[in-house]
Amino acid sequence: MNNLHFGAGNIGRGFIGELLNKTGYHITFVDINEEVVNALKQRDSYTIKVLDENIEEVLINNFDALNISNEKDTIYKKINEVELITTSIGPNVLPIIAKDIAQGLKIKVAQNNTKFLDIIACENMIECTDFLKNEIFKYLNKEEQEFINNYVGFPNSAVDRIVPAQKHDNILLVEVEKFCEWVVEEGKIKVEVNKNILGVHYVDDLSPFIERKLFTVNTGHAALSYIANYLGIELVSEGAKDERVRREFIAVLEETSTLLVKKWNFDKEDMANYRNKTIKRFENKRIVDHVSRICRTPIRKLGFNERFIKPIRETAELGLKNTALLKVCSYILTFKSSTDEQAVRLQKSLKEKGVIATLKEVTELTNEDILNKISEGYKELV
Ligand SMILES: NC(=O)C1=CN([C@@H]2O[C@H](COP(=O)(O)OP(=O)(O)OC[C@H]3O[C@@H](n4cnc5c(N)ncnc54)[C@H](O)[C@@H]3O)[C@@H](O)[C@H]2O)C=CC1
Ligand SMILES: O=P(O)(O)OC[C@H]1O[C@](O)(CO)[C@@H](O)[C@@H]1O
Repeated sequence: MNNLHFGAGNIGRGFIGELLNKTGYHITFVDINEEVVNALKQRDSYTIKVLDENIEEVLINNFDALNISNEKDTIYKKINEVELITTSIGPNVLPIIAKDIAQGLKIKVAQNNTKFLDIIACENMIECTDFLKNEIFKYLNKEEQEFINNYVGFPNSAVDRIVPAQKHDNILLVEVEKFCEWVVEEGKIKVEVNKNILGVHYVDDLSPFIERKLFTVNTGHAALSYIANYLGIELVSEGAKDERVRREFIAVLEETSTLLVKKWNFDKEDMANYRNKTIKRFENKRIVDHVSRICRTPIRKLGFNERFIKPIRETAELGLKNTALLKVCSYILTFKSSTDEQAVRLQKSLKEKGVIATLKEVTELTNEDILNKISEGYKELV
């Protein structure tokens, strides 16, 4: 069993790598970071440190690595050999690697290589594999698309494990929380062995799971972080314990929980347990996570189908409460970071175009009432 994984970062090495290794896949990591690629090429193993009450070390082996900058031909060859391609590279990078994956698939078509393959994107994004497929298909003609549709599966997935940004002398070491959840759409899988990855939860319909995850873990984590950032709190675990932050971000989670229960019929008590378990994960002091990491790419996070605007739209449609969600959007507009290109762009736009025009552009919202409430909330904060 062979896997080609794009993105040898925190989730790649610290989560997907662990489950695929445990199942027996040989992993070829593809990355742009020369230091990481060279370390993966040189070493036989790396360590994942699971930071729970008892610290556990997991040794990962059976891998190699390729540099996307100068080993493209080998990557195309691998695309034609492996049973599984996965990614955890960031949604913004998917359109870039789509070109390389398409190049490899073109060779598959030209060689009439009918070996089945599955491609699974593991990013924080609804229908991220569909998005990647769409980007790949931009480079393929009609005949190539038809061939690929017959021999390549494109299941969507949801991934959940908190892995903070980290730097160690041992460049491959990755520290993770114990909790992890990888949910995959079973019906779209073409290769039988990919239906038996240890630790994966296979489902017929991913939508309830990805929304429960995105609108609880990601909405909650980001809400906590934008509020804490505004109050000058640097660490997620500190924000999670701060009464002011807690009051507001838990109110956000109560709003999304009500929506999820109504929309997907989750049991109310199960939903409350999932929410409380998630809050406990944010409180884990062993995970040293800076709110600035969670606040990253604020324009993406204010997207139409993202963790705040989608639940805001849907609560509004259903007549459910969304006051706390709207307030978090006001907090997002206060996020400043000179090293985050989107944060810089957002602040520039607020200054030059004003709040409503900026909000319309980044959220694609047209509902004046919602736009005004976010804008009023923002004006109270600055
Ligand atoms: N870290 C976390 O707690 C979680 C992250 N995610 C999602 O997983 C994805 C990856 O996140 P992380 O692993 O945290 O990020 P990361 O920054 O640790 O890893 C991304 C990797 O992609 C590589 N990369 C960037 N551009 C590239 C390119 N053009 N070609 C090849 N490699 C390239 C980087 O060098 C890096 O090694 C994101 O979509 C994130 O939203 C999902 C759940 C949890
Ligand atoms: O790139 P994004 O979407 O901010 O991803 C990071 C988020 O995902 C998570 O891993 C949650 O699954 C958190 O660490 C964080 O909230």
